[in-house]
Amino acid sequence: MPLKGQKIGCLGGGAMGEALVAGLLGKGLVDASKIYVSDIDQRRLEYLSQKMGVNTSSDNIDVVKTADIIILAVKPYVIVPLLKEIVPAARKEHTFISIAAGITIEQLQSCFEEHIPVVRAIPNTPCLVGEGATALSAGKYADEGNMEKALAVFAAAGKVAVVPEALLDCVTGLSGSGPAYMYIIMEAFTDGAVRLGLPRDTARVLIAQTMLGAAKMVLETGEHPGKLKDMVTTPGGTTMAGLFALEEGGVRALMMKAVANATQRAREMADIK
Ligand SMILES: NC(=O)C1=CN([C@@H]2O[C@H](COP(=O)(O)OP(=O)(O)OC[C@H]3O[C@@H](n4cnc5c(N)ncnc54)[C@H](O)[C@@H]3O)[C@@H](O)[C@H]2O)C=CC1
Ligand SMILES: O=C(O)[C@@H]1CCC=N1
Repeated sequence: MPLKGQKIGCLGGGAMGEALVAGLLGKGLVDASKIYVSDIDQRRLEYLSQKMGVNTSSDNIDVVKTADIIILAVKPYVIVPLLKEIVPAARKEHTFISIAAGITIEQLQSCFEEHIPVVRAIPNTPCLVGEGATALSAGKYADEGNMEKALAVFAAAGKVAVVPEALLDCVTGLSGSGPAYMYIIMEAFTDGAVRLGLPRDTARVLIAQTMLGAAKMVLETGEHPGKLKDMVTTPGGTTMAGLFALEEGGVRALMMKAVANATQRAREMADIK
């Protein structure tokens, strides 16, 4: 068990910091007493301490000194100043994991004077409920042991894939940003049904469960989504009438463009100061 006896630090206790901590606690793989969160926002620390019972501190260096695995969960433009602050406390025995969009392993590594193990990851907010999707890449000083620990952190919070670093910006534009795409799809379909008279709460539950069920079908059957779509479409029936409206509106090109735009934006993040 790669996380056995490990203390996990999270620098930044915002949306993703909270989601990852919740994911780790949710499966019971790590005890709250082994998790240390730092943030400059005292209200976030109080909230996380009360909600999850984790250790909190306003001192990033304290957390780095205490923990074995350090998750960097601050905004991309805060990463470099944060690393410069904590560098004196960084050790080769640590495993650093950055989840910052766009910030490359090279940029992270150049902040350390020593050969510190760094892993770069792109998770997403459903880690909060143990259904996250994360892709990881190893930095040049991260060995198998470091990767095993990083994989275990994110596996506790959902599904994990290892990809070459060059593809992590694409992952950011796909599954990193993806929950937001799914939410507006659900919101729009709900509005469509409300327009026709269905109560909003009923419509929301039906469409959310439909998305969950469709996703489960893809993951559990391993079938191509096109084949699963064909199973729904009775010739001359309702589904093809609905699909025709989506295709006429260019839904597929729009979704492909969303991934491309978000990927491009991730590539730009590295230069935002
Ligand atoms: N929100 C998302 O869906 C995803 C976010 N990410 C990445 O995760 C990182 C965090 O994003 P969010 O959690 O959404 O942002 P957020 O703004 O919710 O959280 C960042 C936290 O860092 C704290 N902070 C700021 N300066 C600090 C410092 N010097 N030391 C310690 N804490 C400090 C803030 O007070 C805040 O609580 C970003 O780099 C983002 O690119 C990656 C994948 C998905
Ligand atoms: O919007 C963002 O920049 C972050 C990265 C992926 C999801 N949220």
